[in-house]
Amino acid sequence: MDTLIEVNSVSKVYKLYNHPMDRVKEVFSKKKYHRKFHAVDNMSLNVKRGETVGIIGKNGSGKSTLLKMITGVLTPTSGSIDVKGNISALLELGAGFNGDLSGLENIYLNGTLLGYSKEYVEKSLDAILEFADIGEFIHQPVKTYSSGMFVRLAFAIAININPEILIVDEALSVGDMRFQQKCYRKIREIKKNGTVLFVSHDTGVLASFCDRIIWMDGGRIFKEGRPDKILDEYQAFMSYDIKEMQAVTSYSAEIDNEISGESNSSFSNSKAQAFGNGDGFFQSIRLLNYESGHVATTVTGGDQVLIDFSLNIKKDIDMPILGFTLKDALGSPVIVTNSHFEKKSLQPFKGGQVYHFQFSMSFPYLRSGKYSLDIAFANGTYQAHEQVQWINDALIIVVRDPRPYQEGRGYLVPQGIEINQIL
Ligand SMILES: Nc1ncnc2c1ncn2[C@@H]1O[C@H](COP(=O)(O)OP(=O)(O)OP(=O)(O)O)[C@@H](O)[C@H]1O
Repeated sequence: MDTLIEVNSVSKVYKLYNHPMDRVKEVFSKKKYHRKFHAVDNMSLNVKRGETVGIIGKNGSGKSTLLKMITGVLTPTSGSIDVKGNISALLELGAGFNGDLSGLENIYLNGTLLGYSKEYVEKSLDAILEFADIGEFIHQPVKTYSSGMFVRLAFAIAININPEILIVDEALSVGDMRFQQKCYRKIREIKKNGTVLFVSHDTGVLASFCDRIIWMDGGRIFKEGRPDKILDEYQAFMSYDIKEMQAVTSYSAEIDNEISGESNSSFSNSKAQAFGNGDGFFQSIRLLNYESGHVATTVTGGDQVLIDFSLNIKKDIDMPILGFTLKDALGSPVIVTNSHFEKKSLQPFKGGQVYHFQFSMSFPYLRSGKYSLDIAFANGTYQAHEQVQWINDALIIVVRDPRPYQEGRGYLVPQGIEINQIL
């Protein structure tokens, strides 16, 4: 596979001044009035054809700066960037639009700004108009557009020009759901022959789209790898700051032993990663077949199952909330629930006690494969709580689907369907 984007030891350094006058003072004196700030700090990255790479990171971690350097909007302070193929970027939506011109005129203007000839834009025009689907508004000045219409047009241009490299920075979140779905389908098409770089804070979207996730922090690559792994860690990280996260990682070793020691479930995952405030922990977690009471080795849609777990409480927990998330192989949630959603209020837990609980449910109809279960308990209200313990991938669950279902994640089984022949 050929490499379409090559980023070699790239940095973007800004000079920061405490006062605007300092910049002027510096020109006239030998004294330095600035300090250097690395928005992107010595980053290297290769993206191959056919790859979709997601970039995550907290605000200010350097994501947009990196993308702007890849698209050529910003020049690196040092290092080099080699891009093979035409780029279409949705960085600042409609950045190239002229408000006084009509949508149609802007299509040509934008196409030219993206480096395409008038003839090329003409060939893509029907596809762009159909995709944008803003009807007669295409003849109106874009300054009269609603933000949704703006997004539709900008996206329609960027996507239908058939770029080899598509760069999307958060822009998609603006459009309505049907339009988003349409964009995702098109992005999947582009992905077949090209490369997509995706910046988003929506981990669900990243999980279902990306082959690889790059997690940026302080202008550098903090972590990189498979979406399921990195996104789980990122979500845990975003709930806590780095200091706590580190404390928690060393704490998790202890928890792993607790889990694998207690449980005879073949699903117990010794690589589970946990975090929390230490006021209590899961002592055992098993998936049981409701009828037999035995550990379920594989499950099928419609099976009655129990998520059976015990909690070892260290300190009083006044307002416990229990919850779990079932995720597919890419880390996208399939079921998310907790005692708050299920309208079950729990009695306070006393420190020094062990509590035993079961979630009982009919297992959903999912495609065959491996799924994982995050489990958690917290103290507080749904809106304001502290995580006592959250375990990522506490159980790995193997699903066998007897139906030859090919597409999507799974299906809902309709209730009460009858088949009646009328004639
Ligand atoms: N022109 C500039 N001068 C000085 N600092 C800048 C400039 N542009 C960006 N920065 C700083 O560089 C850092 C990285 O910014 P960047 O916009 O790339 O972050 P980001 O990860 O895209 O953030 P967000 O998620 O909020 O969009 C930030 O601290 C920002 O304040």
